Amino acid sequence: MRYRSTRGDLTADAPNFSDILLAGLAGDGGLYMPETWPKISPQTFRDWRSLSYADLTAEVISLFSEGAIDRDTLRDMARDAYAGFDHAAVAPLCEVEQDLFSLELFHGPTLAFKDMAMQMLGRLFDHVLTQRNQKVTIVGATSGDTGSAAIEACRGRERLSVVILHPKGRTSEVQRRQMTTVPDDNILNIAVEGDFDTCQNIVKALFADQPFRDEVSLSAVNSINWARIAAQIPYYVRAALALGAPDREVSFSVPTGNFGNVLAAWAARQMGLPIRRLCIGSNRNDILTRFLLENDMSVRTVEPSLSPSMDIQVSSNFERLLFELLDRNPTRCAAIMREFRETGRMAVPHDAWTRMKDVFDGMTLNDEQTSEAMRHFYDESLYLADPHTAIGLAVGKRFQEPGIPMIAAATAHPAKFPDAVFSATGIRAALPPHLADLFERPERYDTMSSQITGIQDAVRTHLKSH
Ligand SMILES: Cc1ncc(COP(=O)(O)O)c(C=O)c1O
Ligand SMILES: N[C@@H](CCOP(=O)(O)O)C(=O)O
Repeated sequence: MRYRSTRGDLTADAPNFSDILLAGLAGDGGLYMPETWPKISPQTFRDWRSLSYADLTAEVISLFSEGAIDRDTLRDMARDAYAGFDHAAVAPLCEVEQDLFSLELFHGPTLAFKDMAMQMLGRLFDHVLTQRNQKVTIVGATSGDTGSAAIEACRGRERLSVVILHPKGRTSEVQRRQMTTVPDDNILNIAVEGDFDTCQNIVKALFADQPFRDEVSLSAVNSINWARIAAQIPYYVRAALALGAPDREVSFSVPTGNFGNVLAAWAARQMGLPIRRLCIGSNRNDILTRFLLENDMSVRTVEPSLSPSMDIQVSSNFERLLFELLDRNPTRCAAIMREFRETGRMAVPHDAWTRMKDVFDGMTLNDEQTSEAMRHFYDESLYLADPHTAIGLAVGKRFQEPGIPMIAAATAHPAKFPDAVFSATGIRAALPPHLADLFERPERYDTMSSQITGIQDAVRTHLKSH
């Protein structure tokens, strides 16, 4: 399998899976995409029903890593990666209301769906870097969950230096402490004066600075890295198979911010999984639902909400879908993205917008509606949902169709957002034993402005320090 950028033609030296894992972002600023979509036959899907979650993950990723990492290696990694999850099914399904399912993706070490991919990514990095005898520096942006999942997956790994940028004061306290209390020397946390988009812009600016990129061997763990998306596809496959696919259609509802999670579901659909609808849930930072309803992709100021991990305006992975909707025309994709960067408004051609609406639905919940959703699912079904998950469930319920299972991605454990959950339901979710003393652990982080040169110096100093 070879990869290409959303902004450039397929080149003769097209990179493979290991290359794009380390590169993160394409040199032209575009995002890597597989050259073609692997297709999975209905019979293969049926055969996969009996596999464990880890073995299914190896099957799915091997379709993208062909020619770079073999299936047996992936199987060993996946078995190791998911052995530490606190549920035997890894990503269990829970029927909250009739035909409305919660796909629980928060049973990993940091209690959010990011662990599902990140636990694989840490091992993939180690494997490829050891093979190539290299080291890389990962700079990641987080609105709260990617950061701790990346830190947990990469801590103590000799070949990885990790710098995580989070928006100062805009994560929950549990989220911040999950990042800043990790003592390993290869980890640096920076609280940036700004919002998540500011942090994400810094990461993209660092990638655009080729000399700096080369100097520190820059890599990425955000969902701009295709390997993240690849490792998020298996849970959609697994959930759909459990509810009757490929012999029955299912729909998914996904609380959405950077558009990586729902893009993984869409990729599964491209590969042959019978997904009927993909429903996007937004909080008040609703650029994606505004786009779906009115073809209005215009950036507004990021507003804090009860679901801080989705406080995002620029959804990086939308570029991957746009590229497909433009029939993989990189010139048009690059031009639209350039205009978006310059004007804050994306002019998506009408036919591309219509094609997106053939598959996607979208709905926004403000904070009051999010609290109401948490209360509803607790009162009616005794299901304690965090604010992000509650948005997914509420949106799934809104778009349910008779006879079609609706599966909502439960993206975080309620204990990550204890105050929001308590004020909606009166229940205070407890942290699991391995995090029980989180509030007593010492924190360590720097606070910085968004000035690029300052961040670059901090990265250099961090590299020298370990
Ligand atoms: C708990 C939670 N829910 C939903 C999202 C949104 O997911 P995505 O950015 O992949 O759209 C995030 C952040 O990514 C998150 O951390
Ligand atoms: N919600 C995310 C934002 C980054 O998303 P990613 O999937 O691109 O890493 C977070 O919690 O950090």
